[in-house]
Amino acid sequence: EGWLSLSHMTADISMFPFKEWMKCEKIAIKNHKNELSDISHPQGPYLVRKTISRMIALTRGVKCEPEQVIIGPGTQPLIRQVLGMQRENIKAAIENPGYSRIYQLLKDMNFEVFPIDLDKKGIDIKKVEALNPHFLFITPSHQFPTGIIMPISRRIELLNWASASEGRYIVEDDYDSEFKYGTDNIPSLQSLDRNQRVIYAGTFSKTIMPSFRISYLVLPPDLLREYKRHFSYWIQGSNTLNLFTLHYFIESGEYAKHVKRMNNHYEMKRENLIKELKWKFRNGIKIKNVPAGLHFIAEFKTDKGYKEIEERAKKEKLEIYSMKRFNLLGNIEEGKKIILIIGFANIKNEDIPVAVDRLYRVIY
Ligand SMILES: Cc1ncc(COP(=O)(O)O)c(CN[C@H](CF)CCC(=O)O)c1O
Repeated sequence: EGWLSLSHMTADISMFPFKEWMKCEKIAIKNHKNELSDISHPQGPYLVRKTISRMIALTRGVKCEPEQVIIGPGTQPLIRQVLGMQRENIKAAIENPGYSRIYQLLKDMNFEVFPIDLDKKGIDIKKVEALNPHFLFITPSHQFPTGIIMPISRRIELLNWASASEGRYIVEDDYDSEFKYGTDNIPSLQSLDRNQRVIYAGTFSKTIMPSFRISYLVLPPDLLREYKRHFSYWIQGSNTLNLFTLHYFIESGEYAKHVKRMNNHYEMKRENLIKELKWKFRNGIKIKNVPAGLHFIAEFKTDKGYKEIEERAKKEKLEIYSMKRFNLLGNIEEGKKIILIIGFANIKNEDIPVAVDRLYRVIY
């Protein structure tokens, strides 16, 4: 039979309220015809930026005005735009294992990019201080891909580091912070920032769907001034009708209802998948059980290497990714165990036993 997927890269849209979305789209067309005939504000329509800034104030403790919000068609193009206006020989540091697509982007932008190891609290602050980068990329709410939730103590250390000298910024990538199961949702790093050092990055890819390409940044005031000077010519990249529809979708309460519903749905699937994995693999598996996000990390005792595992997964028609994808220096050790990133957005609850069976055949 067909492929099954334990990919971490998707959203489960089986429960997305498309009917409600289309109702909001009709309202958007009716109420914003003139805006639709024009190109929007370079940062996205003010009305939508106001709705986003109000929402993240409530849900994430982010303190910002609509003027500080920049909407764009994805995290990468937004990062490219804001960091592209920096003068040359910029040093950037990123978590390792970490988000390889941002690592690649920064290298393509001719930045000096340094992968920095994690300790149990997240990015290693001593290594950050030793490297002294201008931009530091972190995912404190739910480290990507290990899942570490950065404690307040490490957040304060990083903010103190950033405030100790001019020209230092922390990019807080808050990509799947909306999903926490039975654990506290720690407010954003940005909410603790007193020195305009944090660039907050959010996205609707996980809560709505990645195909909509609606993401945003919140810039500190002085970086915003530089941005507005630099990008007055800029034509906004997101689809304005989609943005106005999103505004009504949020304002009507449908968005919050959907995120709540998906938290419950994902928690149920996550529990079932972990139960099935433990039952099948017994002490051959070690699960990093962080109750957050749309994936978790699992270690499997095997002498098989990553290449062989990837080939066997293809043969078993099981889509799954390994830690190799996120090891930015490509020096992952193998021979005793392998580490896989296991996503549960793309698997139907009823297909979980079959997927686990296939994974068992991949590993053993
Ligand atoms: C760490 C991190 N920050 C942001 C996003 C959201 O980016 P955007 O949709 O452009 O807003 C993702 C989403 N992850 C990607 C799709 F799942 C790729 C994963 C992979 O490359 O392994 C992510 O992991």
